[in-house]
Amino acid sequence: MDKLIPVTIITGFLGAGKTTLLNRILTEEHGQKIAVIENEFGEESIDNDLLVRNEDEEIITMNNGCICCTIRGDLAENLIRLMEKKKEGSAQFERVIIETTGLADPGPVAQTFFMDEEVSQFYMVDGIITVVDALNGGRTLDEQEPAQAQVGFADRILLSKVDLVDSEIVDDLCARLHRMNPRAPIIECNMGNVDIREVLDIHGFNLDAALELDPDFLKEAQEEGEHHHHGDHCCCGHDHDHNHDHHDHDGECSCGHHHEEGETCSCGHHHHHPRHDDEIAAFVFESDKPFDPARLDSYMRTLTQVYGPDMLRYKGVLYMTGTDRRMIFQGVHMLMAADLDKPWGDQKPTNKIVFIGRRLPKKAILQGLETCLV
Ligand SMILES: Nc1nc2c(ncn2[C@@H]2O[C@H](COP(=O)(O)OP(=O)(O)OP(=O)(O)O)[C@@H](O)[C@H]2O)c(=O)[nH]1
Repeated sequence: MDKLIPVTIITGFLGAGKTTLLNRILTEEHGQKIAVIENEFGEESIDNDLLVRNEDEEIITMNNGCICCTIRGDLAENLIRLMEKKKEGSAQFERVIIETTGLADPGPVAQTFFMDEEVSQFYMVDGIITVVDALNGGRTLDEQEPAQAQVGFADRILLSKVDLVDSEIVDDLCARLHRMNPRAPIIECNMGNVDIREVLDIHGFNLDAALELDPDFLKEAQEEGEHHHHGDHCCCGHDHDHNHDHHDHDGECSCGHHHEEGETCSCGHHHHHPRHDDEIAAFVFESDKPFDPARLDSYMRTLTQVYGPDMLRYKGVLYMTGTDRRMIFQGVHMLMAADLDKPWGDQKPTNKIVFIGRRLPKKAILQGLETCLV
């Protein structure tokens, strides 16, 4: 593993600030040689011209299609060619950064590193970094599906253009991003200005990386389960179907109140953060009972076969029968990996799995997982 070349995938919607971040990384004094793969959508390689060039750097531009669909094979080819050049001594680099086009869903890019045998012999994904623009991010998330997927896949979310907006907008956007992807820390990053350690060597795909989930998120997720399940009826008279549009910010609720964000309504519910109809959302499974390994394995296989395309990232610390060690597992779409970790020791064994996906049937999945418990 130590010999594999780490690869950082930078994603984010059009104009979010990816190239600005990349330039920042390339000019920073980190003493590392970096090869860059740029994916442009269209004929002109504009970003390539915008990148600060350093003689040591290999910059490959792929502009004959979108990296996520039409040219995944080309990505693998480029990666292998780079590796051959490194072996011959005509290219020197210790890591690779891929900047995807703003329109790409980064899932297939990440998958290339797991599915292409040759590529996976040389490279490993270190992390997916998603740049979200604080000025336009909210609207982009409302309107653009790939932008949502980019958030769902992220190991880190970098918030750019915070200098251009009020702090309330930033807070609301952060709350929304956190709801969509509670795994990824959100870091402010004006003009690409971020500590390099937040971007490189983050080990986002390491199985032994901790599953740190903010306790507030877990609490909120539980409360939400108690209140507004899909299809639930709220006492204010609204049917809370999955689109969460019950109290649209600035919307008129049938209980007769105009609900500003953060208000407590006379129907008794506190309408905290604006509820967006996000395609991508996260939920958590928790239980103190152990899993039966065979049942869980078979359930997860079926689940990923059916919902794999919509399962962006999932990761869990598992309590299994037959071992006193923690089992760590994670996956991207259909690809899963699991490994035994350290013993539970003094810690009370418990299961915690976070799923981030596109309109996943939360209730059914949680129930399905329950059936895999001993
Ligand atoms: N004020 C401000 N402007 C920023 C910030 N980050 C980026 N910009 C500007 O936003 C514009 C777009 O930035 P880019 O880095 O080119 O964005 P990109 O994501 O690479 O864009 P595409 O390649 O089109 O997808 C540029 O004019 C940047 O100077 C920031 O934090 N604050």
